[in-house]
Amino acid sequence: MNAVEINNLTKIYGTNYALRGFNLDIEAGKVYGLIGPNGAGKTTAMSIMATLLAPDGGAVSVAGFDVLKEPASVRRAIGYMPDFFGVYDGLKATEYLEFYAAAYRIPAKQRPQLTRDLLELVNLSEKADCYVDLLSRGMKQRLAMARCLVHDPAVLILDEPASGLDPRARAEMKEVVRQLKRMNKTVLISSHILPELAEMCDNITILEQGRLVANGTVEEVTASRQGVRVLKVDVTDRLPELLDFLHEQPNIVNVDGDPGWARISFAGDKAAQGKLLRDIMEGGWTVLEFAEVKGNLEDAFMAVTGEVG
Ligand SMILES: Nc1ncnc2c1ncn2[C@@H]1O[C@H](COP(=O)(O)OP(=O)(O)OP(=O)(O)O)[C@@H](O)[C@H]1O
Repeated sequence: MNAVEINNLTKIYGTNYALRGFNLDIEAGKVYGLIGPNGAGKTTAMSIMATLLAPDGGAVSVAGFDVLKEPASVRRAIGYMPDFFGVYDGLKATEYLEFYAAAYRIPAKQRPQLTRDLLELVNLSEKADCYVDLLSRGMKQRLAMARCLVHDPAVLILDEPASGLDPRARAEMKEVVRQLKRMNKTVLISSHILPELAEMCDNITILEQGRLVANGTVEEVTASRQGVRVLKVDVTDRLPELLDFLHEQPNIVNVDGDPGWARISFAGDKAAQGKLLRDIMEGGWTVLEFAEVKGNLEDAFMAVTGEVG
């Protein structure tokens, strides 16, 4: 069964298409990663799923309920964590969760135990009496996840829950997501931190300019590069000129520069690859390394998104 079904979803701001015919089915009980560059439409898609924004075309159902026709049922079925955390002056962690439990009409006598369970789930039991505004960013993010769970929703929609977190806080966040999966929740999680998503997601969806450009397991998305290989070129000097030169060459899907070396998404065959190396050397660059980079999710992302537009 699909927990979420998105069909031909379109959202237009003025003349700008934030989503243009986006399709995605999310299987119940799975963790889905939604990846895309800034402005791809991730937040827009998640806001529509959360019934906070109306689509301009297409249909979305969550837990079998239509977001336009049955928004109250959708809201009961989802926990939505936006990409910002509000200000809660003078509220302790426990009070914060009890407040939301009351908002969801959880009976008063059940709230203390529920709050304790949720704080334990997100590993914040020790912070129960701390003021929310004094918690670290990572702790606030985990508290926000606990808040999403007060009404025991089947589907969690988490918009960039790991943004701005240090590696340790990200690891703790990942552990909470794993725990949600063990609880058989369906999770949709957006992020720019690609390798991290690869570890915790059953499925990766890449969104670019409001369209789905890749969807499947990490392996499938990596393989869907359709003959696009990632090459690393390390040169002694004149890297900016090399990047300009590469942009002009055939079979180049995308070029990306790091200090000292270039990364190329290359669609040509081995002979074309050999010619490219020769042309670089004939252009006067001293090449220290010219090699294919083993595919990973980040490379797939660079290659796939480079093909659009
Ligand atoms: N309220 C709005 N009014 C006008 N344009 C908007 C509005 N919200 C989003 N957009 C535009 O819609 C497009 C998609 O934005 P969205 O925030 O959904 O992308 P995103 O993938 O979440 O980006 P980011 O990773 O930067 O958060 C962008 O071009 C953005 O400028």
